Amino acid sequence: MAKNIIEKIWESHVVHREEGKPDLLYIDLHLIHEVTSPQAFEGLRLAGRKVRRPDLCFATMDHNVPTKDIYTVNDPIAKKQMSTLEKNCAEFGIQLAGIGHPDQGIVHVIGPELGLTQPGKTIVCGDSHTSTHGAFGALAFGIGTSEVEHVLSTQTLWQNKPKTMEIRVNGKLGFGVTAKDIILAIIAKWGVGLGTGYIIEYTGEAIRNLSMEERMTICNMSIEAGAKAGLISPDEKTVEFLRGRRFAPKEEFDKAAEYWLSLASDPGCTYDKVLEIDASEIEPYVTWGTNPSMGTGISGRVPTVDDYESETDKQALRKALEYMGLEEGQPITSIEIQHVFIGSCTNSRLSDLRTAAQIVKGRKVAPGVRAIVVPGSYSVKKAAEEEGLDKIFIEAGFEWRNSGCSACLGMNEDIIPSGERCASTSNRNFEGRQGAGARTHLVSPAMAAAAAIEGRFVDVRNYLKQEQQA
Ligand SMILES: CC(C)[C@H](C(=O)O)[C@@H](O)C(=O)O
Ligand code: SF4
Repeated sequence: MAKNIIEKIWESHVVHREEGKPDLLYIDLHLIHEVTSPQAFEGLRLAGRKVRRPDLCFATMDHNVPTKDIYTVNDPIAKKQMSTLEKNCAEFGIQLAGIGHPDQGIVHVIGPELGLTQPGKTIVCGDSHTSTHGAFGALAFGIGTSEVEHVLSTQTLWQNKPKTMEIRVNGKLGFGVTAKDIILAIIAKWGVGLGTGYIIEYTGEAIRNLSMEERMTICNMSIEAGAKAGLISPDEKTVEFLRGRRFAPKEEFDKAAEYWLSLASDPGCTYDKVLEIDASEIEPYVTWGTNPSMGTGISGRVPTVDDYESETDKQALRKALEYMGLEEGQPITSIEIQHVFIGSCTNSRLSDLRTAAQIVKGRKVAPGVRAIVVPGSYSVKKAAEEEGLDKIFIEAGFEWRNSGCSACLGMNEDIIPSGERCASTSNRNFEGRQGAGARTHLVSPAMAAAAAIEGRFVDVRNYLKQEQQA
């Protein structure tokens, strides 16, 4: 019988199944960071347990890292979480890419980079954006701290089997439109609850045409669509991305590649639900509200209460606009920003930085705008510097930082001040996400770069056109 990739991976990982109980799944890779692991290790210690498979764990530091001066951690909680992770990894024999380590970076950036992330694996991490790894055809999802403890001690996890959903992105993306715009458009179209209870497989011509880095951007935000996980069937691009990576199979590579490709959803397979969207209709997106579905194309406007039927929706709009300091019906291009953040596990990989650099090259950040670029990993930073991208950003007036989560969330020194507005390439825009009272607009790296230059949102396609004519 034709099967989809979600069923194939799930079924091959069930180690125990019993009527009326969740399945017990085997976990192939456990990624760890400093925020959600301390209590899990403490639980093990109290119970006198060991880590069952330290060789299947990999830890890094990302959320708390001060990206300006990585060795000066002023916040006592951050300091404690980081030193605790060091101590735990040493005690339990887990590889750690800590501060200053060449493998350090945002956990969802380094997994694929090191080749730890591979098709067919079950991957967990105490972090909701673990869905990012699904870009490789892995079943990857976030877990809570008590589950982190369970996986540490048993290398298994109890899970109810979610339903399966296909989101087919048909046709070709228009000029200057990116993966970030696809996922923002999907969430705007069907809402933040669209994936609740499901694992999503993204399919279709537009998805096939994306690079692996762009596919990660899509899968990353599956959680913002409410899904348990999101993935993309492996193809030749997946195989080529992994070839030669440190933790990818070596002599056995071709055999592994053959297996990986066999995991792709079979022609004629079915899903519990199918949604379709036409890529050619998608514009560069900007969110105007306080959840990722509150967004529109750059040529659009902030909605008015009359655009909504229900009183609840009207009320949600009023509340969002009050927090965001926006007027009903305001054109998106009239929104002025004071901050630009290019970074996060959604958009901080080398191709994201290249795209942004192409736009800022030879231009200057608008007066009154503070713009920062935070590479997703030490190795992205190094690669970008080898290409001279750092110089392009610095000359334009951007700050060039070390890798970490940075301004994606208010957990380190990169906080957006209350009432100020940030064009951000990250994935969450709820109240207070980038700092108390901060106003976040989610955009692609290209749109963020153009906003930095103009001090307001503009259609980046006009920039790119000028670029091509020049
Ligand atoms: C700190 C961590 C638990 C959290 C998550 O799970 O997503 C963070 O990464 C985030 O993006 O909000
Ligand atoms: S970059 Fe942001 S979304 Fe990603 S793991 Fe860090 S805090 Fe979470």
